[in-house]
Amino acid sequence: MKVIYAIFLPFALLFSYRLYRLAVNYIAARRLGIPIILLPVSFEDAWWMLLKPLFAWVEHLPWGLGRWYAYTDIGWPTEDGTKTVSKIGETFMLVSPNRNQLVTAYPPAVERIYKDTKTFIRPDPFKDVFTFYGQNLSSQNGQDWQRHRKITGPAFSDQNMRYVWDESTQRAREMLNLGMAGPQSIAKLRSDFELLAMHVLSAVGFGQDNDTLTTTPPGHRLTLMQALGFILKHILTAIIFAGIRIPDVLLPSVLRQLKLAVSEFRLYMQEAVLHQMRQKGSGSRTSLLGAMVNANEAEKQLQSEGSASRRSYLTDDELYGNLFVFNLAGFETTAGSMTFALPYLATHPQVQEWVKEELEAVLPRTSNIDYAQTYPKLVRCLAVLYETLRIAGPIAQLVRAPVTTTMLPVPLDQHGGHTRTIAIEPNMLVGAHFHAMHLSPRWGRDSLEFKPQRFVSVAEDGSETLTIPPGDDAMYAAWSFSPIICPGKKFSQVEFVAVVAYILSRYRIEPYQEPGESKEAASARVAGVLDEKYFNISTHLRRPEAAKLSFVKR
Ligand code: HEM
Repeated sequence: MKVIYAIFLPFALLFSYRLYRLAVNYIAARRLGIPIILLPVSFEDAWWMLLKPLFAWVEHLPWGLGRWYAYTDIGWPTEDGTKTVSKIGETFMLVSPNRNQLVTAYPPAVERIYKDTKTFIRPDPFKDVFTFYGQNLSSQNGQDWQRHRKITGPAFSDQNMRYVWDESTQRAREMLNLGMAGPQSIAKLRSDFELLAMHVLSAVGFGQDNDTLTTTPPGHRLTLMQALGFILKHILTAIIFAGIRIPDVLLPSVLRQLKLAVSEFRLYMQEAVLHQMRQKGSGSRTSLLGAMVNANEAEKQLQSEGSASRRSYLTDDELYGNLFVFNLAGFETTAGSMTFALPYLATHPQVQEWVKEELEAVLPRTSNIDYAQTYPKLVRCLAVLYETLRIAGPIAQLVRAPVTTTMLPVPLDQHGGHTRTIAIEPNMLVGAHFHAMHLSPRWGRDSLEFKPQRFVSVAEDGSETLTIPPGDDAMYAAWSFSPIICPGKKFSQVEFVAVVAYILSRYRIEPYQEPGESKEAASARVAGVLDEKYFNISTHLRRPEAAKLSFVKR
């Protein structure tokens, strides 16, 4: 009997405590008078991430009893789309035994949360998600964040965008030369675009003309793409087990592989830093890696001098922390946007024709396409990126918490016509539902359609500019906004436009028709695959191998 008590008592106590916390949080949420979704566990429970797959059956319980399950994953907004918001309104509260989280797709509230970075900071433990190599730009608040930002800023100057353009065009040419003869599955396109984006990033950001991303150099056991790819695929496991020291023989094979990938990627970063130090002084432009290595050397100099003035420096850990985060943020997002854009274009031939008109008017007949002359005129190509990110953006949640009790506007009714304010306490999490905000009827009746034309306004003289349509106070935040706006915004735009312009000027993209399949059925199949998105570090398709695209030479 005693043994049974000893086993079950801790569980009973834990269960009672969680029930008590749920009740306390529920009462606090009720006072705000906004819709509530009750969750027995939340994505703040690290142990739940491991157990969650075992409970998938919960979703199929009758009377909506298992509805909570969908909200327990950090990436739930990606799959949710407009479902929750259209049912219960633009602002609601996720109530769990951990912290309450206010979720909002209401533009004035979203603006307040992300513009006021002094009040709404990146909270623990979310800010440390990508710190297993060290603190970095994405894990800091306040002055430390400013320091990291100032150091990395010069690498994103307009002057460097010419290199992004040239490198992207060259890599697109290589990708096409390698063969678009047969139909390409969307899964294959994703891996091709990942490689392309990594090449562009390592050339422009890290100053390396790196043709060895997919070969294993001496002293390594994995290629760079294998190491980074494995870490990204298993990032949640990597985060949970980052600090645990267990001998290799006792680890399950996936953790052993992960450990290898993490140490291999560290080695690649160390080699890149060494390479950069040897190259120092050669070349006129500031690469991202160059800027970071200089700041790291400044730190060492200051330490050796015992100086107290430390305004522009990066420690060793911060150098590697930033290198990892830029590697991660710089290729996954852009590769994803290109992978989504192509099937959307394939299923919307009239959009392709519209883009082709622009390409015929702007691109010269020669293969030498100059950045400064060409890029600003490719407004329709850029609009394709804006629309792709509106419908299939890579970000699921950017969680924040106020440092003090703060008022936030919420809509009074479903339609957001009238506003009141509610008080958000410091222990509460807040975050935008970017997917619902970008697909909201505020964008018009066609908000769920792929229609890049919505981002182009035409002046009386026929000239076109990229404009965020005013809609019914619609808000666009694919790269977030100032001050924590994505530093790679222009980088990703130039890369996307260069690649898409290169492909569309040479090929027409069509849904591949399986034998006996009609054009309409093939298009519907691609559209069906596009509808099934999920989140793992960025937005992915559940069945990318189930649809193929044909590249028809123009
Ligand atoms: C389509 C492509 C991209 C999208 C949609 C995107 C989106 C975003 C968003 C929404 C944030 C804000 C995150 C936050 O508030 O915590 C962000 C931050 C960031 N992005 Fe991007 N990004 C893209 C491409 C890039 C590229 C190409 C790079 C680098 C070359 C990059 C590097 C970063 C970094 C380092 C941060 C953290 C910034 C900070 O905390 O100050 N991103 N990105």
